[in-house]
Amino acid sequence: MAGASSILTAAMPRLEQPKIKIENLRKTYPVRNGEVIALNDANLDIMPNEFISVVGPSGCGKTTLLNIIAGLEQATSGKVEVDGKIVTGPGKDRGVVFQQYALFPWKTVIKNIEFGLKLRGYSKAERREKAEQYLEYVNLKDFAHAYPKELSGGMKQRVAIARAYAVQPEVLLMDEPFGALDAQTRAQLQEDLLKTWQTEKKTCFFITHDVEEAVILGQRVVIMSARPGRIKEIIDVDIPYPRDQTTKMDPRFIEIKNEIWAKVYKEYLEVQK
Ligand SMILES: Nc1ncnc2c1ncn2[C@@H]1O[C@H](COP(=O)(O)OP(=O)(O)OP(=O)(O)O)[C@@H](O)[C@H]1O
Repeated sequence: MAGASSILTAAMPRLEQPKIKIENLRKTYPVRNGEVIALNDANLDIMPNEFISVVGPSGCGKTTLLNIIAGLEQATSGKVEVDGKIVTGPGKDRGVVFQQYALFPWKTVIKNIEFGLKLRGYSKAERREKAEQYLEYVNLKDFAHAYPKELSGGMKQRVAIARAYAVQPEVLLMDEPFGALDAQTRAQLQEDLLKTWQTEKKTCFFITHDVEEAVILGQRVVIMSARPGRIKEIIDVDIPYPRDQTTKMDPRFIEIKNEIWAKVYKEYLEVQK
């Protein structure tokens, strides 16, 4: 049962400018006996406030693509534009959450969150207020003055998420952010992310190995092919929002999940050859 909004999206021509435009992107890395082609001719338009999930076998270039959008790596050829401007480096319009939390071990939880706000010029009082607000959002207010080493892996990742959300970037780039979390925390953070995406009108690019997660979150799921990474196929997830854990029981959800799973598995088998 397709949602009304997704039927409209599929039927109407897209007049808006893409938020992110990925054009003929290629990335090679020099290695001892030649080069590795991490990405080959990747093309994708991501619309404002769109939620894109990205799946594909290990090593197919997902992180490379995210890093180039983030401005953390340079493409070998091709380009990425955000709001029509070519990306040449990181920018405050784009926030990144990695699988490994990348917190400063010498700073307390609240100082870790305040750090990004400081870089963006917020006053001391504003930094504290925002940091507290987002710590509450990830249910870690009681740990504001703890150090990362005193937290579990899941808690550290929640701090990293709060840090990225607190600066309120228009684009959220997330590289398996929930991969290391227990199932309950993961489900909770998926629902929180969907709420944040809808209320704050963010554009999300979300990499995951978990096809179920890709489908519960994304409006479209990008399937990347085995190395050299290309965008192999894009599947529309025609299931209306709001979605929550019960959506996972929906027959249409299960159908889409199985279809994507089979395609990703095929790519995985290619890697094994
Ligand atoms: N700095 C580097 N030097 C050489 N090769 C690299 C470098 N970074 C990535 N690669 C290679 O580029 C390819 C794509 O890597 P990438 O990390 O983007 O894949 P991925 O799809 O994110 O993998 P995973 O799902 O395992 O995280 C891989 O073959 C990887 O070995």
